Amino acid sequence: MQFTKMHGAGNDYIYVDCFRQPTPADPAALARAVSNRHFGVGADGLILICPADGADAEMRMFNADGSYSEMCGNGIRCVAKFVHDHGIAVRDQLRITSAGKQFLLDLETRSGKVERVRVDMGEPILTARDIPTTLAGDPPVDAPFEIAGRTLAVTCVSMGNPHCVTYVDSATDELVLGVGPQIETDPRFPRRTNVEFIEVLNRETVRQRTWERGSGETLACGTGACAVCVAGVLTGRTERRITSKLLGGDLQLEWDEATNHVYMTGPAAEIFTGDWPA
Ligand SMILES: N[C@H](CCC[C@H](N)C(=O)O)C(=O)O
Repeated sequence: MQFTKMHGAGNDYIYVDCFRQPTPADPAALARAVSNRHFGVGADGLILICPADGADAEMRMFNADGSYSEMCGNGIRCVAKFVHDHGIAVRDQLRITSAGKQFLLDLETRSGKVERVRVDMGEPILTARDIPTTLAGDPPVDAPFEIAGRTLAVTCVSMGNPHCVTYVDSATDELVLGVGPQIETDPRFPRRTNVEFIEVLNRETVRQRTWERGSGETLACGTGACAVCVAGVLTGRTERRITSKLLGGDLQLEWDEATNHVYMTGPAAEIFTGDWPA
């Protein structure tokens, strides 16, 4: 099976072109195998690029533990790059679906290759039942959250996938790597959650570290950055247009007041292609 390794701001995935080869029979098992950074290729997960009715392609995203995710912000930018650069649909605006939702993407190219992508990520999901979380509030905003012997203030947002955002003075390893996995699997998140630890640098800039559901800490999380943009407005900490500075690079976010849509702009890069024994 041929694969392409790509990344968006360091959030790396193994991409499989299911236009030109069969769709893997067990993508969860394949995700676990190829993601392993010692016994496999090494990635944060697996993304299948599939034909879609009424859209240029469908994205099916699986975390490194094999769990399926409804959406992947860094991933969908790379899917658009692949679809354009590999000749599936050579236009500067594409429609990609994920979990039954359609997303509109605007591509910035240089020498015929996509370098940056602006994604209309749609409306944030703010009802607790749909995030989902058992915490009070639609959504919970700076809600007290007892965990690991401390009380955090959490703001919960879904971008199709669940996010738990907390603002800290310093996003330490103790918090991200120690508390992150405890929040990810806490029963107050019935479908687990991604966890964002945020340092506010000013009203237009944050520094973000993310413990991802199903993948652990990643160098960037696109849906997480969108959730952080929304949480910043809901908590009054940041403006509707921000830059999130992540370990792997910067993403630009905007929660547009008129449309209620969140827009994310960031890079997409192809690293190499290879063959994985079927
Ligand atoms: N771990 C996430 C999926 C990947 C999201 C992230 N890599 C992004 O760029 O949005 C989840 O299970 O919801």
